[in-house]
Amino acid sequence: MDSIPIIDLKDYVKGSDLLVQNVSRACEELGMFQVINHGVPQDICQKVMATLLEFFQLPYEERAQFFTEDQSEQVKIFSYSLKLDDQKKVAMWSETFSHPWHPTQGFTHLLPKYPPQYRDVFAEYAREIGALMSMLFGLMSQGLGLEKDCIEKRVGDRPNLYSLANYYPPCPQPELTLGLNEHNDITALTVLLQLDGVTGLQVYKDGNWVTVEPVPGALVIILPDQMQVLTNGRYKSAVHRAVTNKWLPRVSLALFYAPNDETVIGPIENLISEDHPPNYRSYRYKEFMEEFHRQVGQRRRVKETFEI
Ligand SMILES: O=C(O)CCC(=O)C(=O)O
Ligand SMILES: [Fe+2]
Repeated sequence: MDSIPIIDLKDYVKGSDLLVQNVSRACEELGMFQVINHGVPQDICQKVMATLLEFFQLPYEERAQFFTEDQSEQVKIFSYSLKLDDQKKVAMWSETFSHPWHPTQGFTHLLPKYPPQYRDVFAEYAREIGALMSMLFGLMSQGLGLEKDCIEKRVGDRPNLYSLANYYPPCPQPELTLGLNEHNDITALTVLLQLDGVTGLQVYKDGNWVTVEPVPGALVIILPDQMQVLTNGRYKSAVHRAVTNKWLPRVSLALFYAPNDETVIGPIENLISEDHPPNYRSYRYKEFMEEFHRQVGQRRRVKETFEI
């Protein structure tokens, strides 16, 4: 099977066991699936994509104010790079724009003034994705036989919410580079929107790279490392990457839900038993991030350092 599951959320309000099963199976097998009928209006998704494409195509001088190598900046444009065996650094074929998002709290004053609709469009999208994430945390908890609010509670209060918009310009020789090197997301949940009609995202499945086809109106749900740790390995953190193409620019937008620095993350007690001893030791998220930064420029394997 070289496609990833597409899960219809239309039965969510009715509370469907089949839906819970479909979600938990996708989380256990691959850690990635697409959702349709997710409640986020399609015109908001299209508007946010069009706005990002416009942003990335603004004149250099307008975007230059956001360029920085200081990772602690809240709002920044940067490029990923990878250290090769000879320690030479190569840049990935992409540019990434990062900033906070929040479903209710004011964050938009931090966002770009151009294109002029950026702030409003993004705020609307953020509200919608906030609601969807809560729904997904609920389904994922139920899929493990836990209380509906269990995972969200364990990820903790004052979550760190930030987005990464990735821009991949057309590349004359896509076989020589990557848009984004293979990685696991490090947070607790990722909701990704990809530009319609342009492929690029791939997930590692049974030893192969499988293309995640953009499905009009769908959102891609990616399980990150904290989800694998919290569920003691029941749910998988998906290994994925982005490739480039010769002809069309591509944009993707990932909204991340992460614990705050002080939150303690470790396997949920109800999932531990004599037959299922803990696979990870508990840590503060800050510790996880320190390890993440230590591995900068490499194929990061962060959760592995917390394995028991
Ligand atoms: O461009 C994509 O589809 C993947 C982006 C991604 O994996 C990320 O930003 O973490
Ligand atoms: Fe990712």
